[in-house]
Amino acid sequence: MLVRVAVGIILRGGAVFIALRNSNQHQGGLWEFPGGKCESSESAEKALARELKEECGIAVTESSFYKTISHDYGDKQVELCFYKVTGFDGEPEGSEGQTVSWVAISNLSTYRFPEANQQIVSELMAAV
Ligand SMILES: Nc1nc2c([nH]c(=O)n2[C@@H]2O[C@H](COP(=O)(O)OP(=O)(O)OP(=O)(O)O)[C@@H](O)[C@H]2O)c(=O)[nH]1
Ligand SMILES: [Mg+2]
Repeated sequence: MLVRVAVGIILRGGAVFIALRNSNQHQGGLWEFPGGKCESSESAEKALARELKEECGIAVTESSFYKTISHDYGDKQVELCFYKVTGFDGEPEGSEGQTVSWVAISNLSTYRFPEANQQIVSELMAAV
């Protein structure tokens, strides 16, 4: 099963907004950058805006494509389209009851992320 996912790296002043995946979800108990699956024939950009509205309550006003990471978890193959989100209306929150946090990019390595995110975490930290 291959799933296309739009993911937002929500940035503000040296910090990034992350969320804890529910224990009953795929890769549960690990932190994530908010986002979700693209619907069939939906562009990744549209999916990003929709998912960040649903999950965090923000309206994206400025974003740029960062990169795509493909990863095989064995039970699931994902194609993650990462966007840096640098402008948004509203204050990000956990709209679906998920635990969320603004964390300094320099501290990002102290949070456990899914395997597919490791490269992104390293790159963000190296750029600080
Ligand atoms: N949102 C998000 N998903 C990630 C990240 N890294 C990563 O491997 N994934 C994987 O991407 C897949 C889809 O993401 P998702 O579970 O957020 O999808 P969704 O919001 O549509 O959820 P739903 O199935 O509850 O409707 C999951 O298998 C998840 O494990 C990440 O940083 N953010
Ligand atoms: Mg999601």
